[in-house]
Amino acid sequence: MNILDVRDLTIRTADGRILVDRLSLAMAPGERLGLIGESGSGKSLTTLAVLGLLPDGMTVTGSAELAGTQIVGASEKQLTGVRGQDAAIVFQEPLTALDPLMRVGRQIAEPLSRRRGLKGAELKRAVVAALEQVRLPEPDRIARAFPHEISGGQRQRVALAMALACEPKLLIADEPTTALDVTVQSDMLDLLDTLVRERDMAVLFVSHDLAVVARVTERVLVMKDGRAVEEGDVREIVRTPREEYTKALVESARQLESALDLRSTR
Ligand SMILES: Nc1ncnc2c1ncn2[C@@H]1O[C@H](COP(=O)(O)OP(=O)(O)OP(=O)(O)O)[C@@H](O)[C@H]1O
Repeated sequence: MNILDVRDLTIRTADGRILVDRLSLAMAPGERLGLIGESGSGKSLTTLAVLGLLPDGMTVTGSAELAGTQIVGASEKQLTGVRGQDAAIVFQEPLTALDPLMRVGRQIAEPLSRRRGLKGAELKRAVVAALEQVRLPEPDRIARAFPHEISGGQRQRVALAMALACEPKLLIADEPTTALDVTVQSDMLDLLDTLVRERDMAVLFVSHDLAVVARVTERVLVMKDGRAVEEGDVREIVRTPREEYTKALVESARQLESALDLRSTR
């Protein structure tokens, strides 16, 4: 059984405007898929639809099966059962997932106690272990801190620790490194790559940046104006893009790369 099976997914605004148009994609357990496309192409809405998190007023048709559960039309109770357990999400801006008024440790403890029934000293140990697992230094200090007291990169690691707390079968990462500066971004990609490999976790990695996607996934699906325009092995697509739009994406990634090469040889 696929971990994710999306068929003819169509998302419309309340006034009928189509934002995602008959999108289909399938992911096997443990597979990593990159969802790539320019801003506004429908990547984020697709990931939100997979978790039943679309904004009120939008309508969805088609099918999105997550670990065998149909998400389109699912009740809030069914959705609570799959979120965290079957799939979890890390957003571009970690503050989206974090409560600014709650210490980091308590926020990580919440899914651990809810899903794994941990309490007391055992729960405390699990929180520290969760922070260590995302390679955060001084986990005791970070557990006592409020989100604004740690750096952006550390916050993103905390958000990743929360997403991993319930050991989901699918991790959705929506531009998880875009808001970080370049070296922090690179460390975060390495960490994500290592953690999902260790756990044999499937990853749906959303980005507008082909170079970033290529570091984490084997296969990519290219979206434009709410539609899938091309799909295939990431190396194949970089070597021989078929669609005009994909050619332009590859070309802009190349230009950036050669500009960086020039800079580093100066
Ligand atoms: N709440 C909303 N109401 C109306 N339109 C929306 C809403 N959210 C998104 N859209 C529109 O849906 C389209 C797809 O948006 P989406 O956020 O999925 O794109 P994206 O590819 O993830 O872009 P980005 O890389 O900028 O996040 C865009 O045209 C956007 O303006």
